[in-house]
Amino acid sequence: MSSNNDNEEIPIIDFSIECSKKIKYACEYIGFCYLKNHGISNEFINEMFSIAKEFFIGISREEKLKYIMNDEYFGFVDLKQEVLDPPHQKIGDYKECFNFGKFQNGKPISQELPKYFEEKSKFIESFEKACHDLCMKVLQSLAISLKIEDNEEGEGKNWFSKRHGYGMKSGDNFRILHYPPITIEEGKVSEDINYNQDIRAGSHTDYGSITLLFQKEIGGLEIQHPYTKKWIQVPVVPNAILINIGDLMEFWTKGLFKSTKHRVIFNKENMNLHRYSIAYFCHAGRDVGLDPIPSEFIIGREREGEGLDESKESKERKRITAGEHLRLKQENTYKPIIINCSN
Ligand SMILES: O=C(O)CCC(=O)C(=O)O
Ligand SMILES: [Fe+2]
Repeated sequence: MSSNNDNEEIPIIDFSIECSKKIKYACEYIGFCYLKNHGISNEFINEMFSIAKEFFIGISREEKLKYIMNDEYFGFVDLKQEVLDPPHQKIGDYKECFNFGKFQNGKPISQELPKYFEEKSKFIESFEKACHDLCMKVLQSLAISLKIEDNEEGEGKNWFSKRHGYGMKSGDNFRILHYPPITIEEGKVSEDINYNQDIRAGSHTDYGSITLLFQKEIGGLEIQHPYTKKWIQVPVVPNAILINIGDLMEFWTKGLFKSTKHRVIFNKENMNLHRYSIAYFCHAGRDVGLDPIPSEFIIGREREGEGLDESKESKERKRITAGEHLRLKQENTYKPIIINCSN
């Protein structure tokens, strides 16, 4: 039977058995892997997808715009916003999304919830917690694979998880996404789309430590292979969660782990279809530093990777914290949106 993963470059890893070496290899080689037997049930995930669909389809744009992204970068992001696709090319992202940020006692800390979500907020909070718990397990597995040394506080395998406490002030973000269809009539795209320039999601790396990505049925995600630089497809693998490395992990490992560029494209098979996805971005506490981790694999290693060269900018970056890195990336990506919002 087909594995549903035709390129086979992104490994599918069984998380119910010891797999830290396999995850480490995937993080070094490609920065992405699929986890199966991850402990989050299908029913739970499907329920979250249903809530997302109902929100995007059932609620008017006018209502959604009342909750537009605030200056903490949480809230609703409308279709076709201009974002800066590094190196600073303006593109129109053909997606809408809602950023919940972090929850506490059934409410997001940083922004108001649309009415539609109010009665569902306990469920959404429990989904977010399940994502955070899974991230902690993955981070432990990564710490074990990197043989992070025990210090006086006995950190060792908890080195990462201690820096990602749920209660910490951080950039943790839970996001639901909707990519509406575009249709082609008489050889022309019917929507207001510049086919050569617009994309479903422009290429980017994730800003946090690790990301969980839930895809369902409709593909379109692509990653840029860190070594060959070729764009390769990331098919939907049923019952598996996609995990990817973000910038913070690349900093801590001096580029051993790859914060791989990815994007979501229109293609013939998916452009007529609605695509939904769910992402959980796990970030370290805002004050956590980005110095290399105490690991035999990292100490003495030359820095490598995009943005990790010895240029002036990256020398400065080496000294910054998780919070400062996040702010820098958000400002560069979303400046045009914030400017639009204040008009
Ligand atoms: O929707 C997807 O599959 C990817 C979304 C993504 O990469 C992001 O929101 O950072
Ligand atoms: Fe992403």
